[in-house]
Amino acid sequence: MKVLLTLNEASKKYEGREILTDVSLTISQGDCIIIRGNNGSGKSTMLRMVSGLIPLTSGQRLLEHTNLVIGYTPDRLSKLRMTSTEYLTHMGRISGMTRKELKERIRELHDLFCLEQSDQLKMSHFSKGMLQKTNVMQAMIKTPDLLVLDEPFSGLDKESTGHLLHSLKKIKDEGTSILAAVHDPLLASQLESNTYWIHQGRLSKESMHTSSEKKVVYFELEGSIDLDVVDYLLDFYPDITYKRSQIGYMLITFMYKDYSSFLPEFINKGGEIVSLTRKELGS
Ligand SMILES: Nc1ncnc2c1ncn2[C@@H]1O[C@H](COP(=O)(O)OP(=O)(O)OP(=O)(O)O)[C@@H](O)[C@H]1O
Repeated sequence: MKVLLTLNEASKKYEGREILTDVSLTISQGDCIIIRGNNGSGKSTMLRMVSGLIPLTSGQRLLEHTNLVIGYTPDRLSKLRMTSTEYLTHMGRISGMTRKELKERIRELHDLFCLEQSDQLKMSHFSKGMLQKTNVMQAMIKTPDLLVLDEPFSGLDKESTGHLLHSLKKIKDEGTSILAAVHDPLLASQLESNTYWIHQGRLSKESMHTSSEKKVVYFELEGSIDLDVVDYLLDFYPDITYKRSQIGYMLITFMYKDYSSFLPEFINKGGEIVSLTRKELGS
């Protein structure tokens, strides 16, 4: 796959304090890369470096071509007193798009994110989920080659998380590469990504054995069950995630703590298991 961007031994210091040390990362077309790490480990700093928003203290940031489009979604968006259309028009105009181009693109983005394009409702009255969708939409106003997302799911409820996840999967399928700091290991696994960790300023592909973060054990169940039943189960097991498996079954993940109650419930409600796999994350 075509390489889009490379960080080569990139380091970042703030006021003499080294936050990131010799970070090397290659992002290729079609990649979905998740960055994990404890609070304050330097995830946002790394995402901003990749996006070109802050300079490196040393090392290199190499772009595949100079007009590579990188969309950056900060960890939150303010509740502005304008509609999403007005805000996105404003952002698009800043990036040099014509009003005509913008009209079409803004409509497309509202469709993609299943957000109603209201000319009445101002962002100051948006829910967290609506605001976060708008936050990602502004980063996509020009179709990006690389979409950089800082904690896109933080503070969202289950339904909004599901919507956003669905939109991100579509964006990925349409060829945009994704680099995201995502806290929740199960969400990270839903994006079929490569996970990297930042620990003591260094980026590594291996998990963090010495971290304070606990090992996460969960199960992946492939089988058949009615979608309505999955909805019902979600009310009792809010941590479960689900999607279609490659061979057309449901692929449901559930946490270790729910093992003894979830499985009987799944079977009682008419579910049939094709396979069950124990998985571990974050160890
Ligand atoms: N502009 C800045 N000036 C000085 N120090 C900064 C600046 N931005 C970040 N830092 C410091 O760099 C370190 C890493 O911060 P960063 O926000 O990148 O971490 P993070 O992993 O994204 O954290 P969180 O998960 O809490 O969002 C922190 O110690 C922070 O205080």
